[in-house]
Amino acid sequence: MKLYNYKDLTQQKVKELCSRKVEDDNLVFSTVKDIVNAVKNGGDTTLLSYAEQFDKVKLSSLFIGKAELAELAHQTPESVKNAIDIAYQNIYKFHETQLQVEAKVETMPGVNCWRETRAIEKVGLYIPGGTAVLPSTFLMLGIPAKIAGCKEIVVCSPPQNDGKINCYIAYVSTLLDIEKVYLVGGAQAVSAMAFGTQTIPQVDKIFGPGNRYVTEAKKMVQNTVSIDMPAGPSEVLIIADETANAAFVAADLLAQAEHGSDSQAILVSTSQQIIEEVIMEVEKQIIELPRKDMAARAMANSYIVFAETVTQAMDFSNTYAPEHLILACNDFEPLIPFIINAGSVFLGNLTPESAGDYASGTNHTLPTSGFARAYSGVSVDTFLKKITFQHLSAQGLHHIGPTVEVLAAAEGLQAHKNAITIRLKENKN
Ligand SMILES: NC(=O)c1ccc[n+]([C@@H]2O[C@H](COP(=O)([O-])OP(=O)(O)OC[C@H]3O[C@@H](n4cnc5c(N)ncnc54)[C@H](O)[C@@H]3O)[C@@H](O)[C@H]2O)c1
Ligand SMILES: N[C@H](CO)Cc1c[nH]c[nH+]1
Ligand SMILES: [Zn+2]
Repeated sequence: MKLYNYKDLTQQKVKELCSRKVEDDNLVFSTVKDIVNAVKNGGDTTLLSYAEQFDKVKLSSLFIGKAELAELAHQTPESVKNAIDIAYQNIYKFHETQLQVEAKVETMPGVNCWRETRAIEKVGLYIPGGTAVLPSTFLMLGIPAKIAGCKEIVVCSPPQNDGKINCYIAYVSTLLDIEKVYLVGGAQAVSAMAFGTQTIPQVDKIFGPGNRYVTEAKKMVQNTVSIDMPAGPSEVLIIADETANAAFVAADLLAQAEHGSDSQAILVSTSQQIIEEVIMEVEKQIIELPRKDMAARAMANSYIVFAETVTQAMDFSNTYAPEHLILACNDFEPLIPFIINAGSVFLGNLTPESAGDYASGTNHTLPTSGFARAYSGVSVDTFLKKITFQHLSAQGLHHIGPTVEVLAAAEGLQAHKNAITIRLKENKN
């Protein structure tokens, strides 16, 4: 991992370090464009041929139905079922508090305004399954969709090479009472849910994380459907002071690095000693990992920044806008108000990011590539629309009417003014 000293970094260098630029970005864009258009035009036939090309499987059906999902779910070992059940309960508990009814507001006597929420009717969930199958993502998307009350939940995930999905995904689908899981991955799944095919229904909004192909496809179909956010390759930024535990920090960096070679794991530290210890710990821990090659490539794509003060460290972090921010220090409370851009924050030396990835209750579908500057992670809100309502009584009409007439006249919009005047004439008292 390259080491930088914050005080030597020019603005241009900070921008470059925070850019997440990857050399073959243009290639990914053109590949995804071809896939998205091919599925839009070719439908199911194209999906079947992409399954052969990318997932190395000749599918006899593009989906697995409820009965077969229940059968597959039976293969889940009890220990994993129990862990999934606990994660389910915690995620449910945290998310159900997000459903809130807002108060009506009387802005003037007789002028009442309010908002009501409605669930987005047809939602599409993408569950990654390329290098690792992520049933945890199914929980993170399915639970808020159910709490919100979405009517139709379409689920896509890449097939295994036996043409099925793994039993954990099947188990989660039974918990969520899902009708079908479509055996489609990558940009082709996003295109199928955006435009619809003979088999896969078109949805109103697409949710879920994925690799660069999935994320690029989500960005590309936004003229047709809405998306939750760009939630691409995982990333973590750790701010560590001298009270950090180097072995814990190294474990947290590697936890995100093992997701894929285009992940990033950044350490920003005010302690030279912690930096040296973390480098040694990373070298020690990485060789034990089954996914060490992938993690090593991600670590090569990562770096360390030495900052003289915690303020400098926070400034760098806010510019980077990480998906996950870990404050590896004992005295984290005073730092919280200075966090401006981050997807999800993990406080103190005993709070690993893995807790949030799986089971503490918060959502792990989070904005990457700096999109934490403007997007929030998935929540129940992401599955809802808020519709505004208003009602004017006769008293309200008299109070608001003259103001609207003047403003409409000022904008030169006579018909707008008339809509008030005509009512005021008929409601003189
Ligand atoms: N930001 C978040 O909230 C979040 C959460 C979980 C996971 N993730 C990220 O999701 C990603 C999961 O990636 P994954 O690859 O394991 O699974 P994936 O399901 O996202 O992608 C697999 C699919 O990508 C397509 N693909 C692979 N190589 C291709 C190529 N050369 N050309 C065209 N298409 C290709 C194939 O269709 C394949 O089925 C990781 O990067 C992980 O870090 C992010
Ligand atoms: N860290 C991922 C989000 O970037 C979520 C995840 C799922 N499984 C393990 N981790
Ligand atoms: Zn993770």
